[in-house]
Amino acid sequence: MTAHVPAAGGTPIIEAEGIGRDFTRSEGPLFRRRRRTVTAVRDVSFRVAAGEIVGYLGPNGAGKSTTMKMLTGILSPSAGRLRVTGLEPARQRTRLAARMGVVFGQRTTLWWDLPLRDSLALTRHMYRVPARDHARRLAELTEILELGSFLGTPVRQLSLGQRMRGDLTAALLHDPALLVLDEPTIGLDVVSKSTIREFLLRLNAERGTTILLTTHDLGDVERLCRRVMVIDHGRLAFDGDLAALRDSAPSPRTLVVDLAAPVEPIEVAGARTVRVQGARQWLELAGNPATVIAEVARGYSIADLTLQEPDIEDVVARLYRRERTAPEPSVG
Ligand SMILES: Nc1ncnc2c1ncn2[C@@H]1O[C@H](COP(=O)(O)OP(=O)(O)OP(=O)(O)O)[C@@H](O)[C@H]1O
Repeated sequence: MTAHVPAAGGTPIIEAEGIGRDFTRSEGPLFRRRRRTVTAVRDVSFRVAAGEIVGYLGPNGAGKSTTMKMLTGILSPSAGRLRVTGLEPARQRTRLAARMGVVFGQRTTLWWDLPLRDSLALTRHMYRVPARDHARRLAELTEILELGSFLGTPVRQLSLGQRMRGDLTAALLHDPALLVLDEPTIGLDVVSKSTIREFLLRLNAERGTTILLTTHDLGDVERLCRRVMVIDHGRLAFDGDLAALRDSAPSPRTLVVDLAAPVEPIEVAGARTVRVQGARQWLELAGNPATVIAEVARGYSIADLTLQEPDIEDVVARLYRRERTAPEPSVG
């Protein structure tokens, strides 16, 4: 990819100040229906600077899709102020589309019956990209994402991984400043996931493209996101880097002990044995690892030791559990 220098300083790519979104639902039996207001997103504030990769995480129903719909202009906020590349998404949706690429992992924007090549050609007219720029970008993306062997295949016959590469190309042919991805690796095999992740990192490094993604795949988070935002019950529960997320919802580290031979569960101060499998035991650490290791070494014959950091999955799950004590969506 040809190098792209992001504009220095200037406006953040995304500015959300106290944004919220309510929905009204009719509930109850037919003749006693009541209207109920559900707050899907409440008082969410954040900024995303040019060149960041940010993960937007949260359990089902937390408000991720609602936020994404506000960012892309499909929904307008019921409260607060939102600007994306300086534009007001719901009011300036067409102008915003020229600066933003959107990919939903569960849906395609490609024409199902057309060869991939024709679908990609049509995006040129949608975004009014000059023919030469379009041809150059298409050649670059075809090479990097290795689309060559299936450009002539109708989209309906593509594998999920091929289709995702096609969707990413369609979202990037107009060279947007911001790429918004909703579950970009959902359903993909390990190799396809890795291809997509490496491509996104390269896109960000070489073109400075800002990326905001929702995902339930913690591999995506660990590989891609320097910064994560966690939303729960419509509120922003955390915004910071991955290391800070680990600190904010501490999870114990685990000491994996390979013994010379199987023995009864190890008993030492500062640790709790949580699993035994043959000569291997897993100890959840409460105290200082060095002290625990010394204790274990004193009392047992050790073949090998490893210290496991808490899994990010574990950390996020703990954070959700903590936030679960937050108030339920308001009823109006
Ligand atoms: N059009 C709508 N009408 C009424 N309620 C809605 C509407 N869209 C979303 N909601 C409600 O708002 C809340 C947040 O939903 P949202 O789809 O934003 O969650 P999510 O974090 O994207 O979940 P998932 O991971 O399952 O996609 C939920 O309680 C949902 O039922």
